[in-house]
Amino acid sequence: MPNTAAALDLLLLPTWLVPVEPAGVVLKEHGLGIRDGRIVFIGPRSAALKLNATEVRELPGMLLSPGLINAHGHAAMTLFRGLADDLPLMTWLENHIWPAEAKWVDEDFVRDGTDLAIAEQIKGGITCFSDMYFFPKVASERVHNSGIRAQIAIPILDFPIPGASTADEAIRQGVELFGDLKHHERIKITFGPHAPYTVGDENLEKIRVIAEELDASIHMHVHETAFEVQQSVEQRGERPLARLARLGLLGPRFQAVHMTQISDEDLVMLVESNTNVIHCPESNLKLASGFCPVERLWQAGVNVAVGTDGAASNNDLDLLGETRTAALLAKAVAGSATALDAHRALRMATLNGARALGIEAETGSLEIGKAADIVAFDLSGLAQQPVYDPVSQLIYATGRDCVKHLWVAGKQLLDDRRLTRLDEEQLCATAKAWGQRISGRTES
Ligand SMILES: CSC[C@H]1O[C@@H](n2cnc3c(O)ncnc32)[C@H](O)[C@@H]1O
Ligand SMILES: [Zn+2]
Repeated sequence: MPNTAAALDLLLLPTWLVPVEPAGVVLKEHGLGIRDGRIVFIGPRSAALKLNATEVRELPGMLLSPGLINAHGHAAMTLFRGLADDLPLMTWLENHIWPAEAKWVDEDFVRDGTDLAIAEQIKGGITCFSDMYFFPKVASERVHNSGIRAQIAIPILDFPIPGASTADEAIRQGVELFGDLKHHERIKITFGPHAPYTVGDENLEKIRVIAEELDASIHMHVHETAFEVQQSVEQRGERPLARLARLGLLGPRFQAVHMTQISDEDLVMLVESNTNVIHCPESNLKLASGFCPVERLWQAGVNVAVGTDGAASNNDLDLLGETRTAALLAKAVAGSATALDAHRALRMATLNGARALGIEAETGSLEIGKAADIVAFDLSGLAQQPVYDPVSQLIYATGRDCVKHLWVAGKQLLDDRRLTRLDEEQLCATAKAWGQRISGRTES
């Protein structure tokens, strides 16, 4: 049990405190105390003011919530933002993105693109993101340096990719990185077979065996489009999810990204295996991929988290905006205005994300003993007035520009909208230079 008698490093005194767990609770006139990177006190303001604290921050007009968790993305793809728009998935991938990746993606690209993604995400209230991209070791170094929390999925395909000429090589690198980082307090390594149409049974079985041995998660695009499902039925005689179930991949350590196509049998498989679903509504809308039936999944007991996908298919890493889109879309898809209410939407963007990534004991809610991964949203602006329900205001009426402060493991990474560890001007200049090279406006 944390010792509340010892001095706090930091005491936060917001207008509203939304712990997410217990569900639906909004605390007013409360304080939150942090020591050694962990939440050690949540209680009435009167009791909080009696505690000894090295630093006290009054946060008038602000709502304190767990940091947002972006459960799916391809961080370095920020450098391809807007490169190929308004196309369906396979045309976008095969004719535009994969050729651009073959030409441009190297360790420098991943370093600069990941830094840009981390900065954008911190400014948007994200304390933890899931990344699935090439050169995962480079991405993990950027996460380490920046102070943010992340799951890094090792990219595995049946064909050569930047950084690994075979799936075996990618898996070997993944096992090594897993070993190197298994005690890292903010980074979790998982295995990321790209999709059922790019990874055959043989490699999927290898991944299952290794993930089981290491107790590692598996992160994969699944049922992104109706075409993917139809092609699998035609070519293999089974739906992709049924194939993954037959191969023994589904389970609480499995993260199925997209799932826009769900038959009654698929739903039973997801529920019985306790598989996590990661919903990326804006990428699905932009690529016209389909609609994930979030309310149906939620009512059946499936854990649903939310992700932005990469900036080349979204085109931003705005998880607050994504959550609003998810809440609105869930109502349209379910044909019910009560689907995915604001409180459940916030839970999906925080605690459900942590659960999907297997880190719910560490983060995802404001609870005593958890890491201090916290965001302060400023609800004092005119567009938020009047405030009847601050969570409704946050989800339906607030943009990411209202993110004021952010802490990960008690370290402040955003202070009054200024990045404390990253140089915003430098990041913009570097990204612009990449844009000029890629669009051919300067010599490469
Ligand atoms: C091995 S992971 C990186 C790989 O995935 C590609 N990608 C990005 N977004 C999507 C998506 O929505 N569906 C399928 N594949 C996607 C990315 O460009 C990389 O090649
Ligand atoms: Zn993706």
